[in-house]
Amino acid sequence: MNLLTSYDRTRPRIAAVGMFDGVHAGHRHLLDVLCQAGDEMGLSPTVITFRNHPRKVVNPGSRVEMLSTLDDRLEMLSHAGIADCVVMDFNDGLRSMSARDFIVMLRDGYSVKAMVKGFNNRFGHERNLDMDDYIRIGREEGVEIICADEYRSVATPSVSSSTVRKLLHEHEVGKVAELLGRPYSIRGRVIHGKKLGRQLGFPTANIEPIGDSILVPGNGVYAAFATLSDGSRHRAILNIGHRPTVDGCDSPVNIEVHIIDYDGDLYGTEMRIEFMAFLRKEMRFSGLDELKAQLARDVEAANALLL
Ligand SMILES: Cc1cc2nc3c(=O)[nH]c(=O)nc-3n(C[C@H](O)[C@H](O)[C@H](O)COP(=O)(O)O)c2cc1C
Ligand SMILES: Nc1ncnc2c1ncn2[C@@H]1O[C@H](COP(=O)(O)OP(=O)(O)O)[C@@H](O)[C@H]1O
Repeated sequence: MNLLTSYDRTRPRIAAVGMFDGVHAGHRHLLDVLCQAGDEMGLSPTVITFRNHPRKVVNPGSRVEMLSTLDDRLEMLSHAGIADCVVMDFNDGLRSMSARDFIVMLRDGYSVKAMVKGFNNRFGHERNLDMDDYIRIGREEGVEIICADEYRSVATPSVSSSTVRKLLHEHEVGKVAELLGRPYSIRGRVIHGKKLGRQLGFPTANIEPIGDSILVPGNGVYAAFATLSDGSRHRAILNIGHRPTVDGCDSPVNIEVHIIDYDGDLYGTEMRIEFMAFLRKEMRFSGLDELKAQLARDVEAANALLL
């Protein structure tokens, strides 16, 4: 996929606009419609997306937890068949544009001949435009507007990034995998911890998440896959929490991964962690032996789940 910073101005395009955070099944449905329409019309499927979340600009105090970094989003969009991507900074200028000005900007700036609009997708500062308005404005400006219907399946009646965020806070990583079409994952860098893990017989790589405001699932213990910087993928158990047995309850949240049947120096490296199943809540043990015994049971549980 090409990032359209300098681009072929003459290449005719069909575009979809949106944040596409997490590139979930609903997004991919829209992208399928985009690619198919592009095929039929001889237009290059192009996504117009934003570096920063529009909600943060519209509502500056709000904190939006992201399901994907920009790099991950672009990679997933490319896998979904998108030829080119335009990444815009969502700023006050863009925010104050009318739908007509936005369509004209895409037409004149990027040779956009047609657009695919999701059933609930809106652009432009107007609050009250309906699908017919977009189609009419598009027609008046020489841009065909195609409406994509809502993605629905029996297993996942309604798919949205906010539903995925809520489920992740509720430890529902299995349901999330259905909505995303893949397990939820984050990337992180291995930092130094208290060096207690190795003494326990369970070395744990302490993870600092990579990505601005990336969502960390609800506290607790998970079965996971860890993909290391050399590309190898390992079974793992993972804790997100305050470690009440070794730290105070008000200590900051730690993310720690014990990779099963692995020995090696990981400090400073990056890994991707896929959340496969929720195992249990974090507990306060009366001593390190009890914690050790529980970790051994966690490994057993993870081994049974991660086939
Ligand atoms: C899978 C897993 C589960 C854990 N569960 C708990 C827990 O229930 N309670 C707790 O206090 N600490 C828990 N821990 C955190 C350990 O106390 C911590 O990893 C250990 O003290 C090593 O810390 P260090 O990496 O800073 O050396 C867990 C760690 C892992 C990897
Ligand atoms: N199986 C393993 N899982 C996780 N980390 C491992 C493993 N084997 C070795 N390591 C290394 O050991 C470190 C964790 O050991 P630990 O004693 O818990 O130290 P720290 O408190 O600094 O995390 C990891 O950062 C990694 O470099």
